[in-house]
Amino acid sequence: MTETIIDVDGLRRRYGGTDDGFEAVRGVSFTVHKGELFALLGTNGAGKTSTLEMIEGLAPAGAGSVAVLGRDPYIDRADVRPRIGIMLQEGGFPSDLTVAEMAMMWAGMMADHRPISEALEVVDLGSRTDVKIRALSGGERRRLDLALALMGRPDVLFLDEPTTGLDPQSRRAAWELIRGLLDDGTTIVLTTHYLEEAEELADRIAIMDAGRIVTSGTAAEIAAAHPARISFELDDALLRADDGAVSPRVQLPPLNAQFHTTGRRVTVHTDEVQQTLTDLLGWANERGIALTGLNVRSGSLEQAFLAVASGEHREEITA
Ligand SMILES: Nc1ncnc2c1ncn2[C@@H]1O[C@H](COP(=O)(O)OP(=O)(O)OP(=O)(O)O)[C@@H](O)[C@H]1O
Repeated sequence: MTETIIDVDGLRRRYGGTDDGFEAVRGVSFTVHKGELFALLGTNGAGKTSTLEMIEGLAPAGAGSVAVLGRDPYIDRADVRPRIGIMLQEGGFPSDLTVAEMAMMWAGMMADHRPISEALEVVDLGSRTDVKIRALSGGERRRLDLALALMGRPDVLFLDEPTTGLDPQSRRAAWELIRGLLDDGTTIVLTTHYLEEAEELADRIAIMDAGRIVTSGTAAEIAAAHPARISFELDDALLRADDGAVSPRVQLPPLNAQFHTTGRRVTVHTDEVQQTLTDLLGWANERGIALTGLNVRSGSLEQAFLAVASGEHREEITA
């Protein structure tokens, strides 16, 4: 069994008073194992940062428990802090300092740290040491944030939207860097708004909404829980317009699936993609019907995310 590095159980956090306040985190539980990358996804305001801050020891847990490396990150801060690295959404460093000055100042606060040149090399800033922070590009600033988070050779790294604002090439370079850290055994918790980033990097993913984890698992598990989508267009002769709304003139096969029509395009959602496709093609072939623009998409992380974001599950919770 792999070592558990982070254990979060029934975590809650409220801003403001009991009566007039707002509960941003409402009972979040998950574990992260050694060397794993765990991605926390969610809509804006879902509670990701509020959750991360409790795990990072920056805020106390309102209720529930959190253990990082077997300790309470808030109460045992002095023990836990040197072993974790935090890359915040906004580093907010003094813009008059050079890259090297900033790195030296940061390292000066640590009992043990990497050589400064090594930390800057890892993020490919070795040639930018004398440049003032204000003159760095957005991507370079994010890399400096990462170099500082890595300075103490952390066992656990928290990356809060590490590639926001980066161009696709810089984003991929950051992914390579993160993969290298995972190969070295670092355990990583990542928040991101880029689903592709989570798919590329995460061993496991949790999707949050309104303070709760709504779904979790590997990207493939989360996607598989969503129906596949088959879509095609019907010829005008097979469509009728009633009061401006277009619907098929033909009886579509009883595929044990849900149909939706938007204009000429018919979309079928199904959990049994192979059987549904076989039925549909058989039906079309028998009648000589052309299924124009036939498209099959299996369930995706994006669909799962959009389903969470739509808030359907909130009714189930309150019901
Ligand atoms: N200091 C605060 N006081 C009051 N409410 C807050 C405070 N910080 C956050 N919130 C609220 O708590 C909720 C969760 O915020 P949080 O920043 O944790 O979400 P998030 O998932 O990280 O969002 P984003 O993706 O936009 O960064 C939001 O409704 C936010 O407005």
